[in-house]
Amino acid sequence: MTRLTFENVWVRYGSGRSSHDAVRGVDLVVPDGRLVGLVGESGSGKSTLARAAVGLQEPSRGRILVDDVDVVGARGKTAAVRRQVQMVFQDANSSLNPRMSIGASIEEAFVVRGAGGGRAGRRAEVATLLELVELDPARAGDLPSQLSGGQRQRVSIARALAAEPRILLADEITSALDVSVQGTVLNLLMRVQRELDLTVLFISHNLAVVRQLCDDVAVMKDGEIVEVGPAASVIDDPQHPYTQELIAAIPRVGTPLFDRGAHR
Ligand SMILES: Nc1ncnc2c1ncn2[C@@H]1O[C@H](COP(=O)(O)OP(=O)(O)OP(=O)(O)O)[C@@H](O)[C@H]1O
Repeated sequence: MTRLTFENVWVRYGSGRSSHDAVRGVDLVVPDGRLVGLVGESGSGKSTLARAAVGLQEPSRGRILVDDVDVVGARGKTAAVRRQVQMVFQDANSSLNPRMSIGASIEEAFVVRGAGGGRAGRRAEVATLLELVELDPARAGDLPSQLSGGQRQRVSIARALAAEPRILLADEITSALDVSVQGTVLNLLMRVQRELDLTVLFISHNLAVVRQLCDDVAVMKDGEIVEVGPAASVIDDPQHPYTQELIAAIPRVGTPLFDRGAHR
């Protein structure tokens, strides 16, 4: 098991006058083997924070620790430590090459990891991973376009797992999916998290799902964490006015999403 720690992390986009700090002094610990939810309105900096942890965006200040190793600007051995952190994105299409079979996509992640074992060994590992995400290994030769959205997202999870991560960052992994398959993908994530003892940062707009799945939740506003604590207590009894607003904004069952009369 592995802990992920953000220490006074700042992430800036652009430079000079047009620069913008999307993440501003974030301190957050995702403890060993725990599931921490990250919520906040669109544009609050959630994805940027996660992207910084996998090196897609370098912080302008601060440290990001995998256990005790700072992975900011990682090279060589430290880069191998950073590969223990893998991210699954909202849109599976962006992480899968449309011209590559799903088996080859997963295999590619082994090669990046530097796994040995030869071709036959890697094929066997691909089959094991496909089974782990509840896909028939016989489909390894299929292209992403031959799969449903939910199946493609399972392949993305398998691909991330191929790197043998200790920490998984799940960024809105079900929001592009039909409601009917969201539960299947979430159940899969939970099972994999338990079986592999993963540490998970779960980014979501769905507070009900976060309350159900996560141990803790952090609430982000304008690049800062404004509240953090056990998911059930933060969501049931929010202390920060912004969290209270977020929760009040959840449409209740039976509440119309918009006022039809207003458009007549
Ligand atoms: N590549 C980029 N270049 C410049 N600004 C960016 C870039 N990516 C994001 N931003 C800006 O950084 C801020 C934070 O964006 P980010 O995507 O991290 O928010 P988010 O909370 O994940 O939003 P969402 O919930 O909509 O995914 C926003 O103001 C956004 O416009």
